[in-house]
This record gives sequence, C-alpha cells and structure tokens, in this order.
Amino acid sequence: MVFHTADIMDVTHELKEYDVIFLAALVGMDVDEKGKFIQHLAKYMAPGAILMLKSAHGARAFLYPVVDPRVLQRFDVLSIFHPDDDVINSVVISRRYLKPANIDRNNRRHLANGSIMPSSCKYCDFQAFNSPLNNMKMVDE
Ligand SMILES: C[S@@+](CC[C@H](N)C(=O)[O-])C[C@H]1O[C@@H](n2cnc3c(N)ncnc32)[C@H](O)[C@@H]1O
Repeated sequence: MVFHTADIMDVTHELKEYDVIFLAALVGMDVDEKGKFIQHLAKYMAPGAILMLKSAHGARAFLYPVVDPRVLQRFDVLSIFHPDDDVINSVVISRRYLKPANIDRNNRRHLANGSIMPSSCKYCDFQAFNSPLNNMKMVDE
C-alpha cells in the first residue's frame, strides 16, 4: 500500500482512477467548507465511482460537520446510516452518476506511480451493482 499526502483540492484528474473515495469527517470543518470539497470530488471523480462520506446527525452535529444533501446533486445517494450507539459519525454512501459518454479511459495516463486501487470502472460493471451493506441495519432518508 502506498500513501500519498496532498490537499485534496490539488488532486484533480487522478481521482478518476479510483473506484471508491473515502472522505474523512473533518475534511471541511463546517457544512459550507465540506460542501466545497464534495463538489470538487464530484467534478473529478469517475462516473459510477463510490463516495463514502462521514457526516453527523442530531446533537452529534455539534462535534462534526453534517453533509448537506444539496451538494450531492451529482450523486445517487445509496444509503445513509445514523448509528445509535457510541459511534459518532453517520455514513453516507453515494455513487457519482453514470455518464458513459464522458468516460475518458485515456485519463489513466494521469495515474501517479504507486497509486492505490487503480480503477477498473466501466459503465457495464455498475449495472449489477449491489450494496455490500444490504444486510446491515440501515436508516434511509
Ligand atoms: C480527523 S482525521 C480523520 C481520521 C479518520 N481517517 C476518520 O475519517 O475518522 C481528518 C483527516 O482529514 C485530513 N484532511 C483535512 N483536510 C484535508 C484536505 N484539504 N486534503 C486532504 N486531507 C485533508 C487530515 O489530514 C486528517 O488526516
């Protein structure tokens, strides 16, 4: 596994090479700043790629920023989970809308050496997408 350290706002076309992007809860210290990061990801993520977001619900929003659903227009929100135990963060699983005509397979040339999880994203791969979380306790919104 190779770790890269960068400000996510400086990472652009390389994001297309990833099937799944996990965004830590404190990337964006408030709702508006978090929204800017999510819109940046929406711009550069591969169509069909999954974005795993940490959010907060209820009083937990005093501790962590909430993901504003209005910044997820370019995503299909697959599931939202609000824990009811001592776990603080909610999880929002969303998928960048498919736009097959815009898939640029040549973007692979932008992949940095040693990047982790090189994408095998293809439009047809996602036709049979099944949420791996189907068997877990879920609260959908
Ligand atoms: C509280 S830690 C996350 C811990 C753990 N990964 C989690 O999600 O629970 C927040 C992380 O977000 C990273 N981070 C904050 N702003 C960032 C940015 N603009 N670009 C890249 N990483 C950022 C920080 O470096 C830090 O590692």
